[in-house]
Amino acid sequence: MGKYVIALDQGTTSSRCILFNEKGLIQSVSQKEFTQIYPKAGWVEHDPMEILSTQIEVTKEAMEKLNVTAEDIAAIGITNQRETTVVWNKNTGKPVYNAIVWQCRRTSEFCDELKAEGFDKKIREKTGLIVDAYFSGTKVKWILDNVPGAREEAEKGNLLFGNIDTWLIWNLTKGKVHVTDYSNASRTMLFNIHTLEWDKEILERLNIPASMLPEAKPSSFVYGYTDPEILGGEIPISGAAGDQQAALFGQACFNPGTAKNTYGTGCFLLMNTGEKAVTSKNGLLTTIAWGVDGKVEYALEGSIFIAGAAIQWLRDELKIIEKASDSEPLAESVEDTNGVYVVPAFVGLGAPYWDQYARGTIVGLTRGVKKEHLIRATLESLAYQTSDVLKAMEEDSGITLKALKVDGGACANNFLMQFQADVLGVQVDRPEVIETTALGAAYLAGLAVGYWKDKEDISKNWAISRSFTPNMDDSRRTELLNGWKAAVNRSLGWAN
Ligand SMILES: Nc1ncnc2c1ncn2[C@@H]1O[C@H](COP(=O)(O)OP(=O)(O)O)[C@@H](O)[C@H]1O
Ligand SMILES: O=P(O)(O)OC[C@H](O)CO
Repeated sequence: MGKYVIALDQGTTSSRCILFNEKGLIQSVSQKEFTQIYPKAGWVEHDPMEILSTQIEVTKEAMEKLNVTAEDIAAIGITNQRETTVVWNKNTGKPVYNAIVWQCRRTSEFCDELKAEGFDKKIREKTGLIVDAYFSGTKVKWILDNVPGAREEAEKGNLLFGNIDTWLIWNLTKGKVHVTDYSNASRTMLFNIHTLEWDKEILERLNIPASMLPEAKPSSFVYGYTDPEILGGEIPISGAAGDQQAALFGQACFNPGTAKNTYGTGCFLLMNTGEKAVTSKNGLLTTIAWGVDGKVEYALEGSIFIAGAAIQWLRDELKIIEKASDSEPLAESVEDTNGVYVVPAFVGLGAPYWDQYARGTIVGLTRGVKKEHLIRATLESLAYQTSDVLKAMEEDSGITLKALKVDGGACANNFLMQFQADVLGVQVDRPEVIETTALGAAYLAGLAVGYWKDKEDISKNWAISRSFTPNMDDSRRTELLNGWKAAVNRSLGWAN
């Protein structure tokens, strides 16, 4: 058995490869950002070929850094930005259109039609999802309806659909394997999360041929082997999960009631609900956490569309910080936001509001407001959004969290983590390895080939690096949260 497990972490803004050892510690890492394409306001695309090339490049680089070859690798696990949709021709291997990214709003109006018909109730029941342009189903339909010749080719059985996991596995096996795992399938809005089958009625309504769909499999499973020309040998690809579910696994949230929040491009709070698919009354999604050990487990999810991306906006669009980490000292250089709230509803609002037409809003500006206040208000918005979804989750599950496990790029920000603990009134625990998305994918892959024995073996690897304890009085918390609610109200429905 090889000494390391590779995780391919294909995120919204970068492709990353990490090699882990059996203690779950990072041995080598390589990462590359890739192009974000914004063809129109509210539209977001990626080039699937660039996703593939950057992902292979970083994998080779991470292996070279540690001076290892394919024989040293026990398994590969894949984790990915979810919902992002690729449609390609199975004969040429070429995508028929750019990947339509999860954040893209182009199918909002069609989603409104589904809601007007009342079809959203059926979708909610079968898929656990709230009808929204976020999910893959309406994106596939858009490609078939708008790319010349696509529908004809799809009907002839020549086109395949996949999320990024499927696209990577298909390419790494040189077109031999067309699969997805249950957690990714549960994000398409085409998959029945109770029967674990693609849903005929939804496919019919969205006019999507079943022949395009990948086979859905457990998340810890040998799907196939890498073609030797790619990484120099046949390595089992034996784990796959959507990045948020992978992070839940990597945080060892194996028991019902355990939860984590990932601060990446977006922010995603997931709570394990075990073998029970809990339906939310408060705007959360019911989603498959993973299929492992011959059973499927579920999670409740609060999906926040813009989190770290708001910090990128400060950096790339407003140009008021040079790098993301500068936001921390700048936010701390002022005492508060001077009354300013930033609601980063750049692509509408997800949980618990689900408003496709909300847009980014800054309120409370006065002449004394400096860039430091804006930066602080932007960071605070990540914590407020998390507070909104945590409240919804506690109501739905009847569980009050004692501590929230955190991970993802922006959880490195100590100001943000302390403010998060303050505004929640709940302890925030940051683990030693914050790359839990990649770690979860590695664990899933390693379990399938016997590199790790079982979940207990994995749980032993989890350790806290730092805890943040709440330090804000209740009246201040209430005052701040009331201001946030008022700011959110101003942002709702704007694009309408
Ligand atoms: N110190 C920091 N403070 C605030 N935000 C940060 C910090 N470091 C990284 N980020 C944000 O975190 C995100 C990157 O996190 P990552 O988990 O790699 O995201 P993804 O997997 O979505 O690409 C970026 O959006 C970046 O702006
Ligand atoms: O790229 P991330 O880590 O923000 O994750 C994106 C999510 O998977 C979207 O559902």
